[in-house]
Amino acid sequence: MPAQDFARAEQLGFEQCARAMQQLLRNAPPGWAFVLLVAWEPIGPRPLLIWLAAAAVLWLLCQLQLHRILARGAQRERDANALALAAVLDGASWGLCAWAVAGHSPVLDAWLIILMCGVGAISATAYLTHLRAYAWQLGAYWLPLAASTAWQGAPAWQLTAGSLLFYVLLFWLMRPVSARLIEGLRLQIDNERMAQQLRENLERKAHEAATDALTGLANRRSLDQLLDAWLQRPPTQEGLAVLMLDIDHFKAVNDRHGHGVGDATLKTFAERVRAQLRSSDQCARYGGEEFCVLLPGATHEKALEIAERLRAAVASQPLLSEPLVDNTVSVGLAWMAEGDDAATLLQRADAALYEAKRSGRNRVVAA
Ligand SMILES: Nc1nc2c(ncn2[C@@H]2O[C@H](COP(=O)(O)OP(=O)(O)OP(=O)(O)O)[C@@H](O)[C@H]2O)c(=O)[nH]1
Repeated sequence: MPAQDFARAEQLGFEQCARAMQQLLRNAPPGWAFVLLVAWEPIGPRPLLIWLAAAAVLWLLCQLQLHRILARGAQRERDANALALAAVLDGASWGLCAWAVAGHSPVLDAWLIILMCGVGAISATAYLTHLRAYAWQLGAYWLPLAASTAWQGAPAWQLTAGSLLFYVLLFWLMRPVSARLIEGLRLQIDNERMAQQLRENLERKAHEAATDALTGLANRRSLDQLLDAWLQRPPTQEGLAVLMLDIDHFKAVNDRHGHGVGDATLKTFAERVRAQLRSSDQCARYGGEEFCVLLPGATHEKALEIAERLRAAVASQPLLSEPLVDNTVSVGLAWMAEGDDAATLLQRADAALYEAKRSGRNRVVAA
């Protein structure tokens, strides 16, 4: 995992670098204006305008290259060379400035070195999370300066050597900072992954704690909570009907066919009951072969109709065909009355169920 996280952090750093380069490019035109301001008099318009045109073209190509990289999702593996090219275009637009300006006068050279070092330092902020591109930028930036001053002798070569020293030092100092940034991104990814795992674990545990493992229905604990929540709501006109369902002679299924078939029967029973209900109705396994259904908003007639429908759905078709299990179900029905708490309501439904069993099973009895 950590190795993957590291690769992901480098990828994030790569994306950030591409975006930061886009922002950095917005600062170039004021820099160009500064060059025109200090060099117009001593050099004259021609070389400056030629440089400006070239710089603008390179700047535009760099923008297009960055746009292309970001538009297709900036993948470090795939786009590293493309970003290096963008960095070269960025660097060269300033490198050509040095080509045009260096060696005319000591004062202008002093301005130039301030500009070159300043642009190098400002650019560093954008390239911090992907230093490889920065190396390309600095190279493209410095080489035209070196080429233009190589044969001019002092003080021009001092400008070349001084700026090289500055860039090497800057690059060297940036390495640990960049490594710390990538490490920070890696930790952030690591934390996000752990938080996600924790969230998933919590959700799974919460689901397990509320669900009956065999049937997938809500369990008794969850039903009690639902019922409590319902009873604590502010009073409304909406009523609540509770059905208690108990499979008739279920013990015989276990005794005759074993627990495995008993479990399969419980599952089929749960599915059949669930299929008869609306999604707003709640169905829970109350324990053993006893199930409970909450019907919010059901009128007395409607609740009786649903209870009868459930009974008929079980009686009309065997629960299992191989081996044949064709047990029926008894249903006790109770409606919420004023002052009821969860226990009283369930007791009334249970008493009605008992009456259904006592009076012959496979029937619905209302409390
Ligand atoms: N296979 C299986 N059996 C269960 C499970 N939970 C409870 N039982 C069985 O369900 C049976 C319940 O039997 P009883 O309470 O005697 O009732 P019954 O045979 O259904 O008879 P009546 O309810 O009176 O119609 C017992 O044999 C329990 O062992 C379960 O999760 N799986």
